[in-house]
Amino acid sequence: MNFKEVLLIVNPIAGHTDKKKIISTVHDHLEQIKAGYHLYMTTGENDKDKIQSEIEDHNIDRVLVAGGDGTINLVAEAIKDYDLTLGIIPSGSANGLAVNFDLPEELDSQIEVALGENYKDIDLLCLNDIICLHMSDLGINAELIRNYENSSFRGKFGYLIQSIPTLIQSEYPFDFLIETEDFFQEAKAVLLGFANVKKYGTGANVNPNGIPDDGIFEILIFKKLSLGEILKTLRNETDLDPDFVEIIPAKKAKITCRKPVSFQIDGEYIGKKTEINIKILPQKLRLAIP
Ligand SMILES: Nc1ncnc2c1ncn2[C@@H]1O[C@H](COP(=O)(O)OP(=O)(O)OP(=O)(O)O)[C@@H](O)[C@H]1O
Repeated sequence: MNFKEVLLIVNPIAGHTDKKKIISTVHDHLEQIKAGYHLYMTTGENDKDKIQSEIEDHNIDRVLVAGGDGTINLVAEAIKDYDLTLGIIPSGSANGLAVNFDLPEELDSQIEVALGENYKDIDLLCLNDIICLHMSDLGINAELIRNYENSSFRGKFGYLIQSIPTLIQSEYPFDFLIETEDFFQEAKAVLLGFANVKKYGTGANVNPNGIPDDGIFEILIFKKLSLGEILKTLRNETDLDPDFVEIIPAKKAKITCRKPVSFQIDGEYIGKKTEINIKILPQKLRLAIP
């Protein structure tokens, strides 16, 4: 074991579940291995600064996070410039990172992985100076997330309820100008995705060649909504129709939108944007993995 002091960061509202079991089970594991235990509960206010103070005040050398993708993103931002490994206990409504790194479903196994020795140094995307660990997009999915965040129904059911009004109200397709180091294209798209990994939190494999530590991200131009192709992504089939999605690898990109378009990063709604500047921070975050 190469750590002594562990900070467990818990988002009490993530996934709308009680976190007492997670907190007590992590405590038991740490008692067994005689590691120091520190708990930080997020408040949604100024959490980044408070997490950094906890790390410095207690000489933390391993961080665990129990929350959804939004909380994991927040913790990654707080710790990315420290030499720390991040262990994940997936506890959100959608757990995109857990899906992509095959994290176990059972709590004890999740904690063993989070406190284990195996790790991967993953790339981070940086979009208009905000980091992204797995998926970001402009267009109809971000509209769905905005409508979900403004509604009172939470969890997967909440997303399902918002899907019909989002489809009816959306003004898709959107007009984009895509510039990379060696690519310049105008595109009409329902959704323009920026992917560090293969899958969305639903398990949809939309970016079959996505590798989280290769120094490259993929721009996904979804040209139309196609139920057949969406079902293929959910069944993990990788022969996607190029008329459905065109995939462009890049290290750097600038996206310009003709009108402001809804934008999300790791499942958190950011706002409507007309320009997104994207770069990659290679192997910037150390994640504990199975
Ligand atoms: N104590 C708190 N009270 C209210 N909101 C909080 C608190 N702590 C964190 N948050 C908010 O929780 C959000 C992140 O939630 P996260 O994505 O991790 O979980 P989730 O269950 O997937 O969320 P959602 O139900 O919104 O999809 C952030 O917007 C953050 O500001």
